[in-house]
Amino acid sequence: MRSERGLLIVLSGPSGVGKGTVRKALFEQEDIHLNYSVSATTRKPREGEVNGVDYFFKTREEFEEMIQNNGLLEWAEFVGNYYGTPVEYVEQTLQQGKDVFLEIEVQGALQVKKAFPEGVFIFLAPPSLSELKSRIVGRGTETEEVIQNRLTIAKEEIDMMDAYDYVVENDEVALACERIKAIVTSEHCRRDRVSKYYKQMTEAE
Ligand SMILES: Nc1ncnc2c1ncn2[C@@H]1O[C@H](COP(=O)(O)OP(=O)(O)OP(=O)(O)O)[C@@H](O)[C@H]1O
Ligand SMILES: Nc1nc2c(ncn2[C@@H]2O[C@H](COP(=O)(O)O)[C@@H](O)[C@H]2O)c(=O)[nH]1
Repeated sequence: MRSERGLLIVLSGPSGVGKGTVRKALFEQEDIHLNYSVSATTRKPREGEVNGVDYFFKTREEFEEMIQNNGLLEWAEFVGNYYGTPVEYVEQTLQQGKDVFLEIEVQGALQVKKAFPEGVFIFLAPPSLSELKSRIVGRGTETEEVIQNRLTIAKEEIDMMDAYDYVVENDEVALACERIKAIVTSEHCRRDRVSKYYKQMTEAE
């Protein structure tokens, strides 16, 4: 028996740890069905990024309007740009009993935890800080200054690891995917058991 609302799964962790890479690998697997919540941002698109697929690219004015209209479940300013989760997609999809997957930074994840304590919060951790640096440098998308800023924030974010339900190391993409799949499967089982038990109790009244 499945609980009626879908699961909200939040993958978070420092810039460059591999959240996007792991998420893409996870979404290619056939035995797990998650719905990705596309974020809004004021960051300029990187080469190859598509509006509406990777992000909804917005001006600062447009983004601030979304904030004013309560259109965002959470939002944060990260290294000079706004990032936020459009609330409508998340609510509608969960309501349809489907799982929603957010890939967001730590300030935003903590806001979601307040609004949705029943969500599943996963911190993706790097094998080491030097590996994190070599990944973000190796990606080749950021200037030296932005890399330094992101690495400074990364240390603060790693200190927040304790606030999450799970910590998954991203040593190898395939292994990190398997770990996340195991978490999602076990969370479904746990919730189904609780929901079944609750129904039995209330029907017996
Ligand atoms: N397990 C891994 N081993 C080695 N390299 C990896 C691994 N996972 C990701 N990478 C590489 O690290 C770089 C950063 O990955 P990615 O862009 O997915 O990180 P991210 O956490 O989504 O970053 P951001 O938060 O800045 O968007 C990429 O070049 C990617 O190919
Ligand atoms: N709080 C939020 N953070 C988000 C959201 N979408 C993405 N992000 C995170 O921002 C940083 C930088 O992203 P980049 O694409 O510029 O490298 C990274 O940690 C993303 O996960 C969001 O909606 N809210």
